[in-house]
Amino acid sequence: MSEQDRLFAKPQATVADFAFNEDVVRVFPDMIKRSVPGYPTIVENIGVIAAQFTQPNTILYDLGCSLGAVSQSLRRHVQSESTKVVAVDNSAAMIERCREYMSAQSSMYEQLLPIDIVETDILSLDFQPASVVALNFTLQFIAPEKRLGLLRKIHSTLHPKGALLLSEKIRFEFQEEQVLLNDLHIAFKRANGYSEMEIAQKRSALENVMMIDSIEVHRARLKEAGFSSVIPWFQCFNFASFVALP
Ligand SMILES: C[S@@+](CC[C@H](N)C(=O)[O-])C[C@H]1O[C@@H](n2cnc3c(N)ncnc32)[C@H](O)[C@@H]1O
Ligand SMILES: O=C(O)C(=O)C[C@]1(C(=O)O)C=C[C@@H](O)C=C1
Repeated sequence: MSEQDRLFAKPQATVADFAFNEDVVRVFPDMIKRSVPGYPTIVENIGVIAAQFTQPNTILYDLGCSLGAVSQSLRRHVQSESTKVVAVDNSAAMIERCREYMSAQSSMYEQLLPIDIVETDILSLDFQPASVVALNFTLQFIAPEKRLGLLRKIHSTLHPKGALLLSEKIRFEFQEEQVLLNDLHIAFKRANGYSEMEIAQKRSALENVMMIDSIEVHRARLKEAGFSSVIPWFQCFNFASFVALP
């Protein structure tokens, strides 16, 4: 079971950059559910959507898998005899706990897709032919100048009938929209029990590590990477999910 996230509850003289370390791993399921509006809906439906795009003899990638929530959804929703999930993260602490969760899932249910769990940087991953690639709140942690190259690699690995499933925190180019949706996100965090101090300290911890783009920037970059269409399927406040078709 995950502990309650109190990582930013006490005042810190200097707030260190956010890292996916052991402290975060311990509270991660609670943290992400109380921080990302719609997270359970997004994760559940990634499995539903993936099932529509899965092709025989291809891989389903969960890039930046953390504790494997998306992988679990893929394994529950996709039924195929010639497919496996490959879950990738470069945080050793995340991968260690992810392995425990996945073997617990394997022992609880029969006939789940097999899964490989790989500790590596997704920027140096040697991609195999894939029909689904999930980037669920991961691209925002990749250096902006590396994002196009990664998306190009993903595009070239994807089956013509496959899809990239991308979720991101987003910013808005229209000021009034940015202010309202950011305020609503803060209200969501408050409603989930976070204090003003927790909200402020987490914001400064994320400032140098999570660079967010607008929907227009995502669209243009996905097009440049070769994707033919970018279809939003979910948005709650400043968090959005897209299906990008090769
Ligand atoms: C917000 S979490 C993703 C949440 C997860 N996909 C889910 O739905 O529960 C971002 C993850 O991306 C991982 N990550 C960031 N940069 C990475 C990289 N270059 N290679 C692999 N994983 C990376 C982090 O370690 C972290 O676990
Ligand atoms: O924007 C915020 O305040 C967040 O907490 C977002 C966010 C994310 O989108 O990944 C950041 C870090 C944690 O992994 C959980 C949520």
